[in-house]
Amino acid sequence: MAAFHRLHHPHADLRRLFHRLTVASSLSILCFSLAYLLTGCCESQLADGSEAKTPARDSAAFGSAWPYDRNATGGAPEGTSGAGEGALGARAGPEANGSGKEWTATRRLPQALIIGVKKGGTRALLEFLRLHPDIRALGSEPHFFDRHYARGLDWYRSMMPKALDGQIVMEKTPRYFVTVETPQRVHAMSRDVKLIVVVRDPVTRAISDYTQIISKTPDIPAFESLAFKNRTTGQIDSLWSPLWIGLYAQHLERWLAWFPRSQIHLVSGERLISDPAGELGRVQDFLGLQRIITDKHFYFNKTKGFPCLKKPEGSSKPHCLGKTKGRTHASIDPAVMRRLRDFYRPHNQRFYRMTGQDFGWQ
Ligand SMILES: Nc1ncnc2c1ncn2[C@@H]1O[C@H](COP(=O)(O)OS(=O)(=O)O)[C@@H](OP(=O)(O)O)[C@H]1O
Repeated sequence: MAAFHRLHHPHADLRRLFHRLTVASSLSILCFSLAYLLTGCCESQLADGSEAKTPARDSAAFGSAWPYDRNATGGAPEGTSGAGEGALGARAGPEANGSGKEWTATRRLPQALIIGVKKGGTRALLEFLRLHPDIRALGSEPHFFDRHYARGLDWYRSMMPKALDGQIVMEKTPRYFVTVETPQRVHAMSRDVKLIVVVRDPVTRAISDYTQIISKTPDIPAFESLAFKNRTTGQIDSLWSPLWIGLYAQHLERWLAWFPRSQIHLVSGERLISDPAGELGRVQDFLGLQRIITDKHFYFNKTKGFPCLKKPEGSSKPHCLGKTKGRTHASIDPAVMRRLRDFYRPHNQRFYRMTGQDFGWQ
């Protein structure tokens, strides 16, 4: 009778089936949401964990931390160019930017790069730019496009500081400018990336470079014997790295094969010292940012002989770049200087024509 009853009440069966289906789907939605939440938690815990594990050697490299470090990765590494390996493993450090919106920030590939030149003033530019609330910059030099390209873009992205929508992510590696394969690689990452090059009189730049080399390896030969192939004939060794880097036109040509001139901004290393606010104003324009960094952020430190950052509100002292920036240069025979100026003159003229800018180097 009961079976008969079930057989003859198909609606009751359907209702039961529907009820079971509803319970089952609610349960699977619940399980799915739980799994999703748990995965999310683990991911953020992992990210936080690796942030916290910034290697001690990186912290040490960040010897002279700057004020305004809201945007920093723990401070500026000094003299990482060339060596550069100090950048490895360096993470973005504190994410706090005072906005209280860190949880919405993400790691993104850079939209702007300071690609050179070594000893041009790249550290000063990066540290000054970090004052801008719309810039998030990696403090160390990642050397991705020249040394660590095989690690892939995910690795590169993971090195970047977290940024909010609308903030510009950037890094500086001065060696990019002179590495042959870099323009193509940067283009493969983004054809819209904005490129900044700080250029400085190539003779002064070469001596600055040599001064750094000799500070690390005091036994190297004198500048003069490395700069010339033949001192008697005055034949310059343009393949010697400190001189070769200064052949700006030659290096820029490679970048112009991949990027339009409008996407490359040149900063005068000399004006970055004599008028930092003016140079910074032009860089902010180029990046499409409001001019927030102005002359009120700088003062000229007579002892150091360079512009430094003023005391930020509520912070301790004014800050200058570290000891490796603004060093006393090795003294070079004036006749050698003249010969070097003659050597660079045509290259500089070509560079001025290519860029439409006269940097006034003698
Ligand atoms: N504000 C300020 N303070 C100190 N130094 C300044 C500043 N602005 C520009 N410079 C010049 O920057 C030169 C070092 O350039 P880089 O930072 O590009 O060097 S590196 O490639 O990262 O090693 C460094 O070169 P040297 O003077 O030869 O040490 C400085 O001349």
